[in-house]
Amino acid sequence: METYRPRRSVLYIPASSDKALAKIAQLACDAIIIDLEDAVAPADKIAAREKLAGIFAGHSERRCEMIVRINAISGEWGADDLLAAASCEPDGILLPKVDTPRDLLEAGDVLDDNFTPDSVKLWAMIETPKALLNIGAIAELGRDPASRLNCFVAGTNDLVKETGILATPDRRYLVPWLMQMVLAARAGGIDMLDGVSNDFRDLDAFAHECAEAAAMGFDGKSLIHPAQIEAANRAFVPSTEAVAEARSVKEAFALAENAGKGVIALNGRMVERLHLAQAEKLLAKAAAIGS
Ligand SMILES: CC(C)(COP(=O)(O)OP(=O)(O)OC[C@H]1O[C@@H](n2cnc3c(N)ncnc32)[C@H](O)[C@@H]1OP(=O)(O)O)[C@@H](O)C(=O)NCCC(=O)NCCSC(=O)C[C@H](O)C(=O)O
Ligand SMILES: [Mg+2]
Repeated sequence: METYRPRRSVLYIPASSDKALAKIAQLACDAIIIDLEDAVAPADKIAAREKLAGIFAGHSERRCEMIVRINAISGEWGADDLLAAASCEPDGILLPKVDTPRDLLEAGDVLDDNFTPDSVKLWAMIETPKALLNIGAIAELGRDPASRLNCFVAGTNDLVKETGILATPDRRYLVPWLMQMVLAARAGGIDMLDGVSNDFRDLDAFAHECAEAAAMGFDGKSLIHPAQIEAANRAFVPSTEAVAEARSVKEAFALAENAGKGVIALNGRMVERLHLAQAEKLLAKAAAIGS
């Protein structure tokens, strides 16, 4: 079974920003996304791609998961980005503007054809109307290890742009689609990361958005600024109350009198073995994050 790797805080770092790249070793985020796409101006795309090898050589002892977001494979730079990223053997390659399962399968074929180790996973941005209409079929790939699909990342800026909905502070018009993403990710057995919050100076609003995203079932949040890391790490960790509750469920089912029982009463509540499985998963997550 794959060891659980927390993805509470996943920070985008523009490959064109040497200042930002210089911070990689000192950041407390669970993962970083070296961005070749929207954070990098067209004039800088090729130079940014050519920096990848040096970036990864400089972080041979990876403090956290290192992901590369390439440009859309259908565009001018994507195909060469994919080969350059694969040669660095990152923990994952994030595909933007994914519309259908075919987009992921074709990228996976290129990685296989170039003998890229299985350890290099594929992540998918969910940020187009077509991706949302096809999200069930895309998520299904997560059940097939050969697809390498390992994580979804919400792209709320592109979704707002492509759909014309009003972006409000409470994200009320995005929430239905965000919940659909969580549902699909669960069906596919993969992680689901919330989109970014552009207002990187308002950390109160950001902490509230993280709390909402955690309540919605997201595994973590994609970030644009180091100041957002601490609030994300705090929000996407099981609360002390939840850990205590999970421990009491586990202890109750461990009692000899409950051995073999499918359902028990605990503190006035019905508790079934599905709740035990839920509790064990939460305790494993809390332990992994604690360590
Ligand atoms: C938004 C920014 C341009 C703001 O940068 P800046 O004005 O430099 O902010 P600060 O002065 O507060 O920066 C303080 C120091 O922190 C460093 N910094 C800033 N951002 C990062 C970062 N992401 N990673 C590492 N370090 C960072 C600055 O260099 C300063 O360092 P120093 O001067 O030495 O103290 C900037 O935050 C930024 O570029 N953020 C990333 C933007 C990005 O990657 N965008 C693409 C992903 S978002 C997206 O596309 C989502 C999705 O596709 C969708 O559709 O929604
Ligand atoms: Mg986007």
